[in-house]
Amino acid sequence: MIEVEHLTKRYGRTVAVDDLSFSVRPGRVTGFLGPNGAGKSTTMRMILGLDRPTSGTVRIDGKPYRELDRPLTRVGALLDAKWVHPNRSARAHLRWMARTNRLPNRRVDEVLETVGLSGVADRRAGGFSLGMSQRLGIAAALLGDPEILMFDEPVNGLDPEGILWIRQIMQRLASEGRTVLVSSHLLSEMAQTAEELVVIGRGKLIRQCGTAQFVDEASGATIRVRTPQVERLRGALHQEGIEVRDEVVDELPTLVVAGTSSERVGEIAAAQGVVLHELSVQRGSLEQAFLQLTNEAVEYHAHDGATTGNEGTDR
Ligand SMILES: Nc1ncnc2c1ncn2[C@@H]1O[C@H](COP(=O)(O)OP(=O)(O)OP(=O)(O)O)[C@@H](O)[C@H]1O
Repeated sequence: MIEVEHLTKRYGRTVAVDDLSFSVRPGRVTGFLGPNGAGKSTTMRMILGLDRPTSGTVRIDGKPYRELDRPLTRVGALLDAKWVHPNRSARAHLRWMARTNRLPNRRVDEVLETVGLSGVADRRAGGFSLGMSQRLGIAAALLGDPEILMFDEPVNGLDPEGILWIRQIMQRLASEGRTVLVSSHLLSEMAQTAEELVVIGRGKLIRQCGTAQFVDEASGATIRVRTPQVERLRGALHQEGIEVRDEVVDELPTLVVAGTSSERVGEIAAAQGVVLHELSVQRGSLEQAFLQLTNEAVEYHAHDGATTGNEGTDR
């Protein structure tokens, strides 16, 4: 469990993280989502004790990172895949990490196997592709077999195969009961990877909730219902105060319901004995929804001298 409370980080006049509070629970992948420059990396560095907060606290299983005994066995992180010494082999790099952290050498071969690098373990890490470097970074994060894992933009620049691999290993680690926090600036990516989202913009928390809920709310998802008993269902939904609109889809009369869940519509229909031919959730565009919510943050950065010029766009 990671608990971030009222965390603030200022760099001169720039407020990188602004009174941010959220928690990350075990057993699921939590996406840490925000446009470029929103403060994700700075927050992750503060969680790991690499940056000192201006104010606020971070606790990992109840303690600040600095107070953890043998921290590599509690928290593993991939912040920058390219920090490995280029002339060292993958195996030598991991052995050095294991030695300095009093971890058994056998873990090196285990994690190399986990990330699929056993066959290239003795090659220079400097010659690795980005995908291989990311795998090596993940191996390093797993070395101490930690309960908590953090990955900063791990899929950036990877090909589809690399992206799929990262997504699958994250979900596997979470299904083993670990706490997994992964940052991204792409909602479409997070929607496929994370069960829960912590969304930030301009260093501030915008929302922490389930991914599907965030997408539904942000994109104003509606529910499409087809039934041979249109009037009966319409009446029942009206009685519950639910908004209904008529549409014709594929030449069939259809009810479009907003502001409730498909479960609720299904339950109301069942209670009235109404036969349903279709009950489907219609979602809007993910990136559009995300940009809408973080719009203020994006606009702010677009007018700010510290901009990177690519806020809100895919890199
Ligand atoms: N060492 C630093 N000195 C000054 N400003 C900084 C420093 N580190 C970060 N910032 C600023 O803090 C803000 C948040 O940056 P941060 O890197 O945490 O964002 P991010 O969400 O991780 O974005 P990205 O995905 O682009 O890395 C930005 O405006 C950035 O310019």
